[in-house]
Amino acid sequence: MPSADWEAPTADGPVDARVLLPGSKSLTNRYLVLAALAGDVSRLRAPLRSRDTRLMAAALRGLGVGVEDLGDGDWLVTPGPLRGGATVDCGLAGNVMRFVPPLAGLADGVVRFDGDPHARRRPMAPVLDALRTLGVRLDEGATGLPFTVVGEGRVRGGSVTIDASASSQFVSGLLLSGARYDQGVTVHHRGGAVPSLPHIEMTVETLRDAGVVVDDSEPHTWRVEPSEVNALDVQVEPDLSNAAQFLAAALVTGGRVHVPGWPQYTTQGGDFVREVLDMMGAEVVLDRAGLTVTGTGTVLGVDVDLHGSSELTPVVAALAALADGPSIIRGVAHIRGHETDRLAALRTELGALGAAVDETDDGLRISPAPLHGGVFHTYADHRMVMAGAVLGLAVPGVVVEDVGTVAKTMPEFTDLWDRMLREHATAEA
Ligand SMILES: O=C(O)C1=C[C@@H](OP(=O)(O)O)[C@@H](O)[C@H](O)C1
Ligand SMILES: C=C(OP(=O)(O)O)C(=O)O
Repeated sequence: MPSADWEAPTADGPVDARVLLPGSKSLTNRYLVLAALAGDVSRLRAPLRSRDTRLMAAALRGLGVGVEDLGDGDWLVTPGPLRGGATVDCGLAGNVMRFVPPLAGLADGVVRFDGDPHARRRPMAPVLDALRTLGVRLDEGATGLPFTVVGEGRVRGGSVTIDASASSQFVSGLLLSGARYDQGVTVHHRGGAVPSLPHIEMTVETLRDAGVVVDDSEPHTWRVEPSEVNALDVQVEPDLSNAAQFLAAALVTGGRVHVPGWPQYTTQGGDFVREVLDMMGAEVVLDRAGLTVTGTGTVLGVDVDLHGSSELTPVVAALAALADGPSIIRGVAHIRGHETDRLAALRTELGALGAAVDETDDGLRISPAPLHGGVFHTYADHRMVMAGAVLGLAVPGVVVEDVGTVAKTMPEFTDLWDRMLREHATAEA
């Protein structure tokens, strides 16, 4: 059921705020899966608590893994024999639908998967075909949600070739569980370019953190050796993709936003936002204290390839609609299969507010025009809410429909947004 509409607040001056960001969805969910496969108890420090990570925790609990909220911000994960007889609700979480089925193959019984209506439309077939090749029993003919994995307590594993051009998560999911397959796993990619490559690097790095041997020395091939998985004690980095809308506010209002704890080194694709904002006219400074973005109030048009960090597209598109010249966003054809068809959604919704937007083969061409208020539809997509909020800073009367959908990765979004704008008001008072 859709949640309430939200009138996006207009900024009445330059923002000047310090924004504490919740943890990374992608890191939290990888750590959860690895902790479920580990030989001992793991501790995740400051994990993200949002719909996508709660769904992952619930999926693991259903399979017999203990995920305990310690109340001090941390989660304790206690692995156990993976059991069947479970039903996994994937919601709309790409991580859950692509990372848990390879794990379910190791359970001793039937595991059913389903999700939100939009999730049933997200690409899934390469994962299911790969699992069949690696020796996992699945219901015949299934190409997407809903489907059933018949776990046999072990998976043969071995070598598989997939087309991962629709999502890097196809590769990540197989690699994450591969160490516990009898023969490990080797994934070869054949097809168009793999998107979101930093996310595969993140998978490889988290596996290595857990003591697993991964060979990624050949292009388009990843080899995970069969081995134990070590327990983890890890601090989850802030979610850099979810920083984008707050940093964008500095650019739009000619203000300043500081994010403490921005990592100096990271595999998060969202780190690319520093480069994008720099191209769009911001001053961007990363030091030990964190990241500070300062804007002039003028947003420059940009020609940018977001293939590696496509999660940034909705917010960058919103910025482009407020820019002083035309922009092109390239390399993101695959986001037609994200939470919604993001290219169509952005074309429609930015267009409805007055921007001139064309969909290209692999992205968007956006020419600014005077914008006006109106309902900004969100299509069950958290990042459409974030894009609507950015537009609302400069355009009075933007009403973001179904704002609650933002809980997929940031349940506290509107509170943080209001606080960012109030901090400016407090500073002025
Ligand atoms: O592995 C991950 O955690 C993710 C990989 C990316 O998926 P795609 O490769 O489908 O873009 C990214 O967009 C998604 O938000 C999270
Ligand atoms: C594409 C995204 O999510 P998912 O993990 O569901 O693919 C996203 O968060 O922008």
